[in-house]
Amino acid sequence: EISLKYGAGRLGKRQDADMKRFRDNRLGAFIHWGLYAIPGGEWNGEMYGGAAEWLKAWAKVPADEWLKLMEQWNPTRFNPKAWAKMAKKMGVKYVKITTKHHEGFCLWPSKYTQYTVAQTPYKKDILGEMVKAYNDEGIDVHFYFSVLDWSHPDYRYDIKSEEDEIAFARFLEFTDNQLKELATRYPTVKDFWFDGTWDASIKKNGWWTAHVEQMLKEMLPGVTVNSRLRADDYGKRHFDSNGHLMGDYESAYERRLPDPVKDLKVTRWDWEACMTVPENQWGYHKDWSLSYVKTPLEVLERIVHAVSMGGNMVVNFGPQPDGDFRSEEKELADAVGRWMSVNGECIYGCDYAGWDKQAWGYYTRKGKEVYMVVFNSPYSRHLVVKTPKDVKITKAVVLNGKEVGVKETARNEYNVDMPAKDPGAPFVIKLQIEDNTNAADKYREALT
Ligand SMILES: C[C@@H]1N[C@@H](C(=O)NCc2ccccc2)[C@H](O)[C@@H]1O
Repeated sequence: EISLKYGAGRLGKRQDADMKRFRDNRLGAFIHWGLYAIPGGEWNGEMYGGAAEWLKAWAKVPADEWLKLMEQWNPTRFNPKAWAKMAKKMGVKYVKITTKHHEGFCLWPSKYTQYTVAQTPYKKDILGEMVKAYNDEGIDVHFYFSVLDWSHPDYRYDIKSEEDEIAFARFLEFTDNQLKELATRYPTVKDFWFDGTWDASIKKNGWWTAHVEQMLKEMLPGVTVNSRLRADDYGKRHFDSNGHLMGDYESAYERRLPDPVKDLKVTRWDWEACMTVPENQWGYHKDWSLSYVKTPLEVLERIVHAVSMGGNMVVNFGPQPDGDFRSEEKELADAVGRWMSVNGECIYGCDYAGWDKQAWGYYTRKGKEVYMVVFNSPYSRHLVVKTPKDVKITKAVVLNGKEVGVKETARNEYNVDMPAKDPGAPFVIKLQIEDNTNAADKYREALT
């Protein structure tokens, strides 16, 4: 290993109570809300198919013109209590809120910039209202924070001169001040999820990313920080030059997931995926017909897929400029919530089971209980299960339902019966297992 000053601050998974809570929460929601919600993907009468929160870039809008949108920021239908109830009903245990996206507009009244809610017709501290409402419902709040800030004259994409050095140093101090402001004003925040850290300017300042992680952890003991913040001495991101994960969990799975057979390496560390409902829209876009919109079942499968590999999943919502949600998002929250209310025990507090994935779906595990989450029912009406050596299945029960038959068919192989009446929707079978490490071996390997 090479010696690093700004590499991983710790080896292996964090096992303290705050990290266990982060991990056991498993299901979160993203709220992407900013000035970009107002144009919703349309500029000067032209509709842009790219991500709505990047419209400023797609339509090549100068920062001062873009920030004039602040004059229209007045979400009259914003009801933080209703938002929190919707999240509670969906069964999310935490919500990640965009405090400031790349556009530089702050949802809190920051005293380090004039581009904040305080300078809009709405005036009030919208971030504070959200934090209180979610916390009052027992939902943890995580802060999304974009280091990249298109509104700030001192931001630099790269450092190519003394002038760049001096300007970017001012920018990093500005960013430190905003982060300290957030940690001071909202001390119940549990996590900082950094974005907009891919530019060369940040990679050349790995020291600063290590300083930010340390600063936040000193101010808020137990707080978690994502790997996307971090660059090491050599500009390596997420994993340092010795291959060790930086931050507390990997945050590279954005709109994609690790393969349940080929990418089992991710089970060695904590990770959190995030996903959009359309193909690539985080902020509100007027026209969702421009790309495929995932059904609630497709969203649910991604949630289970992540948990089955020891990860968290954050499902994105892009609130309308008026402060209400579009119907597709309300319906999604409702559908996921209905499923979670019956089957959530296979998600919350669960982890990778360590069993070979089968065609019918995914395993999750909590202690000695293994859950089969069935998305594809087989024509054979038998769910094939292969257990690791020395593990036997002793019982199988449909969650909130009846016991189903289990037949041993070969060494460490079983047929678990489908429930009598196919539930017609993804369902969960809870297995009781026995770890018989020194069982008499009654099977003989074939001589070949
Ligand atoms: C969580 C998402 N991250 C932002 C994003 O698009 N990142 C990927 C990206 C990185 C570099 C150029 C374009 C897009 C999106 O705007 C969301 O905030």
